[in-house]
Amino acid sequence: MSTEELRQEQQFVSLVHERLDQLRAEAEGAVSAAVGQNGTGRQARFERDIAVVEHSATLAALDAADTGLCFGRIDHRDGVTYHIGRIGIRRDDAERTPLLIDWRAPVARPFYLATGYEPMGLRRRRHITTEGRTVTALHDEIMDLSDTTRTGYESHDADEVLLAALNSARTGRMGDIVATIQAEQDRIIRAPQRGVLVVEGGPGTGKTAVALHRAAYLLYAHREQLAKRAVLIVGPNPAFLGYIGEVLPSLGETGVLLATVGELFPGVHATGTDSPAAAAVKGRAEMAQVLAEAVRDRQQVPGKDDPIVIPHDDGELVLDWGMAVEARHKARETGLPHNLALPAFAFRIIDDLTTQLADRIGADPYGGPNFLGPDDIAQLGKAVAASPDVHAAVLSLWPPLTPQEFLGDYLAEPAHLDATDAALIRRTEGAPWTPADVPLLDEAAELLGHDDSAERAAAEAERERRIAYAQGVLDVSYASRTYEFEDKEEVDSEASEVLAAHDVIDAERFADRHEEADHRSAAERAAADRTWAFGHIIVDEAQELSEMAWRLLMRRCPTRSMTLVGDPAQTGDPAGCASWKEILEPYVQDRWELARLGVNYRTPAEIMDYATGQRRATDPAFAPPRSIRSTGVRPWERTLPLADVARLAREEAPPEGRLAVIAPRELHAGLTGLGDDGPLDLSRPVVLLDPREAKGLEFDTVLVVDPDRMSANDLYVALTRATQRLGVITPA
Ligand SMILES: Nc1ncnc2c1ncn2[C@@H]1O[C@H](COP(=O)(O)OP(=O)(O)OP(=O)(O)O)[C@@H](O)[C@H]1O
Repeated sequence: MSTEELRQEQQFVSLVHERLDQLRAEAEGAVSAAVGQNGTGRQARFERDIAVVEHSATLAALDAADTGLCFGRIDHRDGVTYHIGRIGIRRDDAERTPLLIDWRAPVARPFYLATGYEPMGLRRRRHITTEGRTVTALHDEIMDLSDTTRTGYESHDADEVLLAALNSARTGRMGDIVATIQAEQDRIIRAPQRGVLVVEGGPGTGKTAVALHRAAYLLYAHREQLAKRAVLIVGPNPAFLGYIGEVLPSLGETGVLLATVGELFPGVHATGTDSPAAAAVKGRAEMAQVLAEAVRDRQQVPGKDDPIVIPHDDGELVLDWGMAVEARHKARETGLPHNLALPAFAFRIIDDLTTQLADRIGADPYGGPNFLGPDDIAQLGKAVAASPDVHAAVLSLWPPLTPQEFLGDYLAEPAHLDATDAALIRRTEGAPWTPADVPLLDEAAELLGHDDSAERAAAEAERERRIAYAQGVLDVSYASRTYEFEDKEEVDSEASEVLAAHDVIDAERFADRHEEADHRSAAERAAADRTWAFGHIIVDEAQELSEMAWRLLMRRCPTRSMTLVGDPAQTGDPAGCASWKEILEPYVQDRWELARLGVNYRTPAEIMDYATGQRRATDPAFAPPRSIRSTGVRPWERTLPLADVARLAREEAPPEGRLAVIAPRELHAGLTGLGDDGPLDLSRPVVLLDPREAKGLEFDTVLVVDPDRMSANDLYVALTRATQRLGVITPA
């Protein structure tokens, strides 16, 4: 074994870290210097802003890259060598020579794709393992089999580094996989941004990992566009989002909003829960039509024999059935949402009432033409329009509505549904909103429209002034851009560089940030804006979403640039969709691509065999993904009183790592001693979950309690969460 090889790699890794430190010190110095600048003139402020924005973004990326900075190296047959890392870094020489290549740059691709059959010009691929800044191991794969040069670090097992990653103890937080992305995963991560890409695969095939790395890749390859519009990642529940929440920051990417569908209506906290049956009704596509009808129900007319009599200075005004029907027809004809069509309704009524008044006041008792001239009639019209009584009458027929008011009223007495469905979704006044209400609120917001023209006009002038200023700042920033750690130019003209101010920020966003009160990123602004159009949306556990949830998401992504990952065999929610075709056809017809992942990286073969056996009891043709490893440890079954589960969990808990007890929700009260009732904290050594909560997560050891109570899909999810050991407990 060549210690010389190890020494050389250590030398290189130390050099890269030194350069990282140097860049970080420069960025830190630049930020403090800029913040400390206290010039008051426009030019001084200008320069300070440029520096703060630019160097803060750089610093964040550099800080994130510290762990596992350099993890690989590729040697081409022609002698060219590249080191691959979490970010691209250049040397401090006159040519700014590339030192470390960003894993996302095209030149890094052979690191992930090359094989003995297709070496892609490589002689050797090397995995470099580090602890802190120390190189602890090298693993070499010789791609050119005719090459006799050996280093002493050739792996007997090409998957050694991958297996070490998969066998490591879990932490309760998902980690990145940049060092070991597999070829089938790489193709998905780097697939073109346009259109809808569906990624299907069984449990543990890396769908979530791939989706997150794809987000990082897209932000790198299309930074200018995506920094403006932000990327949205939708997950099934907050605990899952917490579980995956550190992956993108660890890759230096923060321009991403992670949310559940229930969090996508700004101002609403959906803390309530629905029964699965109620959520299923609320999630059906027909609810869109039902709500549209319910909005029309709110556009009323007086009874034929029961006109509205409005007191007025010049005598009573009568708003009758015919007048209201005609006005309603005109207002609906505009095709505008309810609130925005209100002026059309009101103008028509005011016109008719004015005519009524003019006919009465100016009538010639001898049958001649009306005494009133156009000016008189205009005066009368103004008085009618200004009358609070007229206003009240108009609004009683066509009330302006907020989505919350409207949906609250609707759910109190659900119409246009059969009695059973209506009873399922009926809501008592003041009850908290549920996640399944959010797509309905969003639908309602579309049907109702929000008349914000006055607010917008007032804000616009000020905003334009700020954007003009910000554009100036960014222009200067662009002109003075730093090439410090790009891997673009000589290496690859296609790849875009790592963060610089003009990339991560646009003039609009900068202008908003510049406001004392608003330092939000695009992702934060997107979170606060219901009508935000994201640059790309990634949906994890996509099979769980209801038809109404899809309507909401499609509205947030008019370009239909989306990655949907999921596994229909794990669908737990009765509101979930059965097939991708069914989900996507209404929005993109058949213009979507399907990619499949077939290797299970999480669940050892012994556990997967057990889960498959259970599954085949109801579905004999079931085909599971192939496990990449086996542990030799078979799952066990035991009958045990519920009261003893906590003790067993403590015994089985791995010294390092995590254990989960997965049991139907109704058993949780009987499973005492498994932790507090507070919010789910996945960093605890032992946690108690129901199968829905366990979706997407993984643990070293899993105890599944009372499998007979679980649906086939829920049981399959529960059984496939373990990376090492599985026990199945039937309550005594
Ligand atoms: N290339 C890889 N290198 C290292 N670890 C990997 C790789 N691919 C996947 N993994 C690991 O395998 C585990 C399962 O991945 P992930 O959670 O993304 O699977 P999934 O398909 O989303 O599963 P499920 O549908 O069950 O939620 C994770 O710990 C992930 O980090």
